[in-house]
Amino acid sequence: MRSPKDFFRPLAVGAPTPVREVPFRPSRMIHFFDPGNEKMAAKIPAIAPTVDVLLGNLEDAVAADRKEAARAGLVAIAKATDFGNTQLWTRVNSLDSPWVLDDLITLVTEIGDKLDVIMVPKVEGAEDIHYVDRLLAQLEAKAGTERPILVHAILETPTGVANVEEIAGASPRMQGISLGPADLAASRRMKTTRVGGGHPGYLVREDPQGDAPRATYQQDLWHYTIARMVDACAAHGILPYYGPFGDIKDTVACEDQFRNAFLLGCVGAWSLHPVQIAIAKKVFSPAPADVAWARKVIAAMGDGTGAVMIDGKMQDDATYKQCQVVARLADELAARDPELAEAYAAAEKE
Ligand SMILES: CC(=O)SCCNC(=O)CCNC(=O)[C@H](O)C(C)(C)COP(=O)(O)OP(=O)(O)OC[C@H]1O[C@@H](n2cnc3c(N)ncnc32)[C@H](O)[C@@H]1OP(=O)(O)O
Ligand SMILES: CC(=O)C(=O)O
Ligand SMILES: [Mg+2]
Repeated sequence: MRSPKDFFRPLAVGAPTPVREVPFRPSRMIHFFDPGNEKMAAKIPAIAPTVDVLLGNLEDAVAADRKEAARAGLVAIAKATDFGNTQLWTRVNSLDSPWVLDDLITLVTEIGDKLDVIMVPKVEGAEDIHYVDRLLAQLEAKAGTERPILVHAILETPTGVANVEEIAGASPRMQGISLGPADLAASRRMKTTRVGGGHPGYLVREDPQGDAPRATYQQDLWHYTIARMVDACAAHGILPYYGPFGDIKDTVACEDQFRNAFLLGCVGAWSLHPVQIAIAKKVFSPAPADVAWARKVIAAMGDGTGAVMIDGKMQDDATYKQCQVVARLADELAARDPELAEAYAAAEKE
């Protein structure tokens, strides 16, 4: 293991200096598109201003015989499009695939100055991040990129979940981690056939009370993994994300799954279809009434210490800190989103 003193040194001569803190940029939705699909690609200039992150996907969902077309499509779109303050990410193929080396070489060389984050699938341990870290430094040095491209890991194998803390802290490039429920389910041998979300068979049943019907309550299959991921990310100062929700037509369940993740600490989710963009935007932006309440507590708490009563509820140092989390997030999102800024200002006046 490298000395902690060397942790923030570039891994190649001439590579940009690693960041000391992950920049918080709104990323409520990471919008996936297949850059080799002409119909989807044509929509990207119009979608760009409506999302926080656009992600050109090269891995699963891109057929094996379309991998090169997807890679070339992403290069062409990145070169031709002004993304404004929308981030551009990519998901490269997995590290054991025949495509990933060309993905990384081509993308960093051709559009390294436009790419904010590279998502790496099926990460199993710190060694996977170390491999990508060094390779990116070499490619960045060669391409002359001025800022380091950050790395995002997908948690989609049992080994990855077991090693999530070391993955989160493996490199200063680590920007965040997403749950990958579909591959994780397969590799854990779960008996589901879905992409994220619940399952009606995973439930608890009320105890019997005479002959009365016994209510059942569906449980969240993903709670354990998301909670572990959130803790690992928070401990290492990086950002956790719920991943994809595959039942595109079930917008209600999608909203519920996203909201559970938001409440547990995630900052965003993936949108696989345009219909999921608004859902993620709504869910991962704190509600105006909650922001108004948070600001009221902060104002009443002065220097943030001691205890006060507001509307019948005890507030102290710890609720002050929770309110700061909500208020800061609201400020960061409002700076990007004028409509949200107006909604927050209006709620405060009520
Ligand atoms: C487990 C994982 O790894 S999840 C991540 C990998 N999966 C993905 O990235 C999937 C991305 N999404 C998709 O491929 C598509 O949305 C699908 C296949 C799910 C559905 O596609 P369609 O059947 O075309 O959906 P639908 O007919 O509702 O699309 C409406 C329009 O939106 C377009 N569209 C669909 N998804 C997207 C998207 N993600 N981005 C931009 N445009 C899109 C379609 O091309 C279509 O365009 P048209 O009106 O010009 O015909
Ligand atoms: C997100 C992803 O890749 C998966 O669920 O497998
Ligand atoms: Mg996967």
